[in-house]
Amino acid sequence: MVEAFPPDTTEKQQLRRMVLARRDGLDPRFRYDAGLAAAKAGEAGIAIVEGVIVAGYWPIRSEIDPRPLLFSMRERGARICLPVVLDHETIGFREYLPDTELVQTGFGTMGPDSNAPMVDPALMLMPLAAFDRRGHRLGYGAGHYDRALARFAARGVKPVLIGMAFDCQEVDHVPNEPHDIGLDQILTESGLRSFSAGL
Ligand SMILES: Nc1nc2c(c(=O)[nH]1)N(C=O)[C@@H](CNc1ccc(C(=O)N[C@@H](CCC(=O)O)C(=O)O)cc1)CN2
Ligand SMILES: Nc1ncnc2c1ncn2[C@@H]1O[C@H](COP(=O)(O)OP(=O)(O)OP(=O)(O)O)[C@@H](O)[C@H]1O
Repeated sequence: MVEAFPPDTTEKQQLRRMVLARRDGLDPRFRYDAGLAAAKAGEAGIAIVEGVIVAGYWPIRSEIDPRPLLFSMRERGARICLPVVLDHETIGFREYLPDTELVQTGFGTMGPDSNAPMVDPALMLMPLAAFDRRGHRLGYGAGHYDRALARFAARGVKPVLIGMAFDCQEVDHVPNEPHDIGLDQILTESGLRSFSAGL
């Protein structure tokens, strides 16, 4: 029966497939330039205080590359962490120091090995499949980020959430479910945009 599935699942899957195909089709040169342009906009628009813990990601598939921005944030005093898949439902964030060894950490991702301490980020650069003008975010459908944010919130940890994407990943409307947590800002090759509160 149709009722056996969450109402939005099919719509989310179709949207995810469509936008990821668009992202996969971007020219490699454009992709590279976009990562640098986003880094420049992020450097101008995102305040970094000494010691702040910023979560990034090691890009997979055709994701926009956050590393130029992460490395410049580190130079400005930020501590960087990267997500690692701990089990099917759980991701955690391990600190990424300049000499940290990176290993395979699930779903084709790279992250710090288990010697690196787990940390709570105050700011998160989040990968995504699609976003809309309200700041709703669609991931790869595993719910990893939504669950990690719910666990943080239960401990009183409420990081600032900045989605990172190409402009072509914007859609009119991301169907939202109660567990989805809205973005505060989106950073793309055309700049940093803030969403109004109360999604
Ligand atoms: N760079 C990066 N690191 C990350 C994530 C991410 O989205 N990007 N994650 C975000 O959660 C976590 C890993 N979880 C992931 C979950 C699913 C897929 C994935 O590619 N799933 C399907 C594709 C889904 C689709 O095309 O509809 C696949 O395996 O093909 C990737 C990462 C933590 N690290
Ligand atoms: N806080 C949560 N607690 C329990 N289950 C959750 C939570 N958040 C999401 N899920 C489950 O995870 C699955 C995927 O959710 P959804 O389609 O919103 O993921 P996504 O936003 O694409 O992925 P992600 O959050 O990893 O970027 C759904 O079955 C959903 O019910």
